[in-house]
Amino acid sequence: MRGDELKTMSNFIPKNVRSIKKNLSVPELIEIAIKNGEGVLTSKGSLCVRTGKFTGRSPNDRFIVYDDISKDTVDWGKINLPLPEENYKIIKSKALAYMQNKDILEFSGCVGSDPDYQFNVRVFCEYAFSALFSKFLFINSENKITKNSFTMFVLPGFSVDPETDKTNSDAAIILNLKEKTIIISGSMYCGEIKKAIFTCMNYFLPEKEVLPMHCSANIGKNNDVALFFGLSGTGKTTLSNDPERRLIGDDEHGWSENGIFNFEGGCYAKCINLSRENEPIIYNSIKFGSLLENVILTKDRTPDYTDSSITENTRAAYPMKAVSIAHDKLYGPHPKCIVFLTADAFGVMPPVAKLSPQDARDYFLCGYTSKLAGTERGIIEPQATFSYCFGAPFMPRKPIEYASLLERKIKEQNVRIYLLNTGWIGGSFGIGKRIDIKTTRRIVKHIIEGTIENSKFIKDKYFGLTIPEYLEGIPAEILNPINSWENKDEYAKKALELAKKIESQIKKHKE
Ligand SMILES: Nc1ncnc2c1ncn2[C@@H]1O[C@H](COP(=O)(O)OP(=O)(O)O)[C@@H](O)[C@H]1O
Ligand SMILES: C=C(OP(=O)(O)O)C(=O)O
Ligand SMILES: [Mn+2]
Repeated sequence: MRGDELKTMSNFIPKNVRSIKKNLSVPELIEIAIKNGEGVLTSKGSLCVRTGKFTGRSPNDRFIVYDDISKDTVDWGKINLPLPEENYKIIKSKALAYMQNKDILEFSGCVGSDPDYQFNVRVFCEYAFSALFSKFLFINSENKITKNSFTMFVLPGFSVDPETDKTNSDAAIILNLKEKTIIISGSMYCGEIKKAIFTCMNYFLPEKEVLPMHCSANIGKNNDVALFFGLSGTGKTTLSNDPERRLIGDDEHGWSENGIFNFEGGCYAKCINLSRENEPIIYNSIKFGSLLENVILTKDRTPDYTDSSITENTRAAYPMKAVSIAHDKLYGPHPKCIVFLTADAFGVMPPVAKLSPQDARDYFLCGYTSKLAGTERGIIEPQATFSYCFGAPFMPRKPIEYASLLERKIKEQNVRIYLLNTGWIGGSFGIGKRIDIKTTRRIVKHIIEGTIENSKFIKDKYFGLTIPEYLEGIPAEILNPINSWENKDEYAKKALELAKKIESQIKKHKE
């Protein structure tokens, strides 16, 4: 391994570029972005850009280089697509040639707030707004470059050739785990930048017995940490921004023997229908210097968060220091409770259920939820999916490796686990409605404060889930979902169908 580690790009210096500017300030990056026509300034002083063809991730264009190490350690298939090493080499040399005579913006910092499990990150960007995003989402630090360093090239204007490069289109997100290099071609969507690094962390950390998690984290006055796992759009960012608690991070964390730690230094919030009333903390975090993607502006350049004419997946990126409830550290102790978020588009799952460590492992592997509109190409309405670890697109290893680590840690730390449905109630998507945020927040409060444990629990008939019979402030008819459906037979049919699918997913992972 030693020899291979030395083969990383940690000492890489781009050649023949016109200029390279490293770690510019926020105003400098915004000035360059505006000068080059990348975006416009909003009335609040954010930079607002449009990302063109790609306004969400493109999972069919995401590859991992197939080499002597990844060969046996990556879980190859429809999610982790292999790219032969020889094709990677050609693409990389074309990418470096593409950078020639360009003004390149470099961000250099790190990922992982626990110094024991930290990686340096260097991002070489064609566009200033990609460097601004990197500055917000990664951790700004003056660490010297070590061999534990990821090198990323964000070149949206560079096209690969599916004919000769063995890619699926002219865009590609390529991870080379051995060389610790990432190439992003063809897509301007900033989500690819953070999720590419996340995927690398998810590959390397389990080797060190650290569980990487697609979850948000917050901490209460008594130093009690809560984690919210969930696929994109299920509520990690929304629910972790709780005025009664401090935010540790909204999307990616590690769980080591020391406790939990954020990988990132900022947040990436969905903006669609964002309002001061419902989500004041997120709303107020979008201030001078933040980056807006695909948000429509009014004539006086005020963001119109209700407008989804470019995409449902409008986004804001900002640093943790912009968040009024940010914790003073990007890490915390072992969690006291864990919430698995699922957005059930069938409207048949109970809003909340309590899970035993065994159930938790099973639901983690099954990962039932919906893909919500916009975060991936081609998704225009909620679509049921089984996304293991509540983040299958970002997990390069076999799901069982993550699930075993999780099970061990929740047993060791005696963590309380719950399943929380932030999706539809009273009927499927199109008939019922999405459970409102206020109700969800009330349930979350019962979970965090432990008052849910005072309730009498019953077993639901369809999923075998342990659900509370009564929770103060929550309409009793929604706790057992059949009661909120007008057509009980229809409920029973849909619930049984889903329960069977869940069961067979769980069985599949046990084989
Ligand atoms: N009951 C609910 N709980 C959480 N989010 C909800 C709920 N109802 C609607 N939403 C909306 O769903 C989206 C959740 O997105 P977000 O928190 O960014 O997800 P994630 O961080 O998991 O990708 C937000 O736009 C939020 O306003
Ligand atoms: C940024 C993304 O995820 P999340 O919504 O979980 O932040 C994404 O999936 O592109
Ligand atoms: Mn989020």
